[in-house]
Amino acid sequence: MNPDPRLTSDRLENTIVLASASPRRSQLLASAGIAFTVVGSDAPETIQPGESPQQHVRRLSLLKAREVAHRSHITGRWFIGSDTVVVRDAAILGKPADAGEAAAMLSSLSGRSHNVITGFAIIDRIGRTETVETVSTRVWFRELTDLEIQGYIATGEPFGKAGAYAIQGIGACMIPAIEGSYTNVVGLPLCEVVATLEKLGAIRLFASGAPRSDHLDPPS
Ligand SMILES: Cc1cn([C@H]2C[C@H](O)[C@@H](COP(=O)(O)OP(=O)(O)OP(=O)(O)O)O2)c(=O)[nH]c1=O
Repeated sequence: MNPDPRLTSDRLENTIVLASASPRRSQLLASAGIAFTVVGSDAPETIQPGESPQQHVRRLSLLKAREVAHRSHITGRWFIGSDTVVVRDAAILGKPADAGEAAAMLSSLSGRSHNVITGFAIIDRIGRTETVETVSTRVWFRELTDLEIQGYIATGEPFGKAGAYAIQGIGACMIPAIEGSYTNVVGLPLCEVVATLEKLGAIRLFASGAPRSDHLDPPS
């Protein structure tokens, strides 16, 4: 028996809730043409001792999705939580607390490669199932001078971003190459998230049939 009668209505059958305050995640999901609502999660983002980066992002993704899904006044069927970290050697870099921490992170990434790992969890409140996955992307930084690091921090872009940079912004000027998913670095591995949503039956991608041509220029 379903414990929540609201979840049995047709209107709620396939509603998706993105449990995230990250504007990047909203933009990425919206860019796939998926309809969803956004509810920011209050889950605490602490690193537990001995936790691997994969375990960390899996745990936090699930925590964020569960925290929002378990709020009694929030309706919806599918809840997506996600977490992104930068991993340099074995160290997990989250969002910098201040300019000093941002400078330390950026100089430790300078002239070498690191991995960006994003976890995502999808909870089905009707099926009572939880799916969790992680995706890793390798990112190369060119050598940065102290002056460049200070200048980049002064733009304000490093704050609120794992590893103190944004590949989708000015940060792109520091990144000659990546290997793997670009959207994963920005905060949500779109290809994998969409494939999982489709596998779960939450969406049908390209369901509208033949490609539309009404946006093409008329013949001259
Ligand atoms: C590496 C990198 C990270 N980021 C962002 C994505 C995430 O928003 C952020 C990592 O922090 P997260 O804790 O994963 O996410 P968040 O606190 O912004 O949002 P929420 O927990 O509510 O979902 O870093 C970029 O925007 N660009 C980048 O190139």
